Amino acid sequence: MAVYTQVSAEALSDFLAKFDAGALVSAKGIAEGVENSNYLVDTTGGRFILTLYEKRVAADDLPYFMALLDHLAAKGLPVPPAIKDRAGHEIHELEGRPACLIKFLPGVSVTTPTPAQARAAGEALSQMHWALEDFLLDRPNSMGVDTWQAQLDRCGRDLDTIAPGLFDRVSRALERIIAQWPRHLPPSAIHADLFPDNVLMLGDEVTGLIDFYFACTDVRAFDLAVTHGAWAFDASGHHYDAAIGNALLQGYQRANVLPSDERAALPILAEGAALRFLLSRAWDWLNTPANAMVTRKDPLAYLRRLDFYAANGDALFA
Ligand SMILES: Nc1ncnc2c1ncn2[C@@H]1O[C@H](COP(=O)(O)OP(=O)(O)O)[C@@H](O)[C@H]1O
Ligand SMILES: N[C@@H](CCOP(=O)(O)O)C(=O)O
Repeated sequence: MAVYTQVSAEALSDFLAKFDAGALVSAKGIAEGVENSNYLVDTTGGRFILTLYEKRVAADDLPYFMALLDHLAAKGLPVPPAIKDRAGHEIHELEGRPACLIKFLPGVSVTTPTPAQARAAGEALSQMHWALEDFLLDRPNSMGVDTWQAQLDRCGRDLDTIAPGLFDRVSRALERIIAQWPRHLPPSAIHADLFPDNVLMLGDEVTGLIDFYFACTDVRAFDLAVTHGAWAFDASGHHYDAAIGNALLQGYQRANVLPSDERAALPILAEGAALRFLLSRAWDWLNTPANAMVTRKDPLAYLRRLDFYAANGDALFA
């Protein structure tokens, strides 16, 4: 589920009255997602997404995210900008939370992508990266390499309750990854969480790139590595699907060729990407009550990816 904040019909009607978006017809909570509260809102003027920003999205970051969406939408990328109210404002407050009314995009997110769909997602990621070359705002990666030691420390030995010996394994991997991290690569605006559930598709066509709330300044090839890890394995991380992984990389290179120094760094970036999600999932695993209405995601699925990339990364990205 992802409806943490209930919105009354009265409050929503008052909110909509600020826009030229029509009058409220219906509003339904959207079950998918984990970070924010999302509603599908139908009005006499059309269909919209209402997002109320919850725990991990800082209100101060919203102007960055909205500027990024506006930048990409202006360049014709399939991203959903926030709707401006009559006064030109995109960011509002509703039921005590920061809130935006967002353009609704058609499409569904796939759970088991085909190679053609992975190729299209890779191409869309690449197009997005190059469309962001002239995006000048900066947001440090709050889940980036310089935060991983602190994330590990705050989990501490509790990691061993998830799997015996996990703390030592993650500590060793982190030390190795930090020592090899390619700090010379150019910074860029990236999505940083382009999992299949954040790509809307109709058949083999990408109709939406959504959920930019981890977007930040980091390395493009790191974004590609995040996307590779998210798309090319089964959910448990036991099985790597080479056809999907290769199609994703081909799609990325079809739109724009990744500079050779960025490509050469993919093996270590892929390990880092796996570690990033292992750490955030482990923290959530240890801190989400068993009876919470949100489904905890398995950290070990990313330990398996980490092991896989450590063993096969060089051959995989050669
Ligand atoms: N602009 C949009 N158009 C259509 N559906 C959307 C849009 N934004 C979000 N959704 C729907 O809401 C779900 C949750 O959105 P998401 O941004 O991934 O939430 P969270 O930030 O909580 O993870 C998505 O899986 C999708 O079904
Ligand atoms: N993609 C992350 C969790 C973030 O969830 P999202 O719904 O905002 O994409 C993971 O799988 O660990």
